[in-house]
Amino acid sequence: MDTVIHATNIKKIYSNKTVLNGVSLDLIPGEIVGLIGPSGAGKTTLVKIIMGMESTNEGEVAVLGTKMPNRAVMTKIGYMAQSDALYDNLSGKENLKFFGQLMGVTGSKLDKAIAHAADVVNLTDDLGKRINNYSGGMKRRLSLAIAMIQDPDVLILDEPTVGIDPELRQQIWAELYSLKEQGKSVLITTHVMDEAERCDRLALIREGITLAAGSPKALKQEYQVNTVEDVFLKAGRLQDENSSNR
Ligand SMILES: Nc1ncnc2c1ncn2[C@@H]1O[C@H](COP(=O)(O)OP(=O)(O)OP(=O)(O)O)[C@@H](O)[C@H]1O
Repeated sequence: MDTVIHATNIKKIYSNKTVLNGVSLDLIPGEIVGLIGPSGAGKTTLVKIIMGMESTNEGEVAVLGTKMPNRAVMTKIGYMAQSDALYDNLSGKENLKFFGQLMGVTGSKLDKAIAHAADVVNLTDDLGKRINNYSGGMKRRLSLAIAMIQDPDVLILDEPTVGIDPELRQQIWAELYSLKEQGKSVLITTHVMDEAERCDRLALIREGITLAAGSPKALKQEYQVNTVEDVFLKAGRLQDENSSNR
């Protein structure tokens, strides 16, 4: 099957610090893959490299069969950054309209997309408010709606549910599953272990490498633990032991 995201042997060095040291990652259609790892592990850096927003020192990325960076392909990816990039003086609806048009969605298709995306993130009643009146969680929700606005085949979501209450998180996951059923692919970074459990596959990034990868079930079996959180902890401990024995 064709890969939607194909990242091979990615190395990234920031001012003498090796953040990623040969990380590879593939995503196929209809798959939700979670990137997990401690704070500062390089998850956002990897996501930005996949998007073509950050350069690599080594390695290559192809998205939808095209080598990145590529401006045309970028517009086919629904991207939600870790920090919200919204127009504070515009309303929620105006933001959705602006970004939708930027992605080439217009007319009644845009109206429908705005209504659907706002519904998924429960912002329908707040669309007329200006962003400077939105809470942090509302801004995250609007950013997620923007990422979905052009109905992309690939969604890359960097900690999309931070500041979002559990009920709405369920609703968002229901939407992600529905997108998966339609054959779309989702790459998601998260610190929320309950979300990690819901992914088809996980890649645990730590100290610049992919420490463990596989389905939540396979990882739990491999590490003989009951939760993904314990996989994360055990894999980290083993890595520390191995590096102190060297
Ligand atoms: N533009 C930059 N210049 C220099 N160092 C950077 C830059 N961006 C990130 N870093 C460093 O790279 C490392 C990885 O950062 P990154 O944001 O990718 O981690 P993360 O896994 O996404 O963390 P978190 O879970 O906290 O979001 C960190 O040590 C960070 O300080």
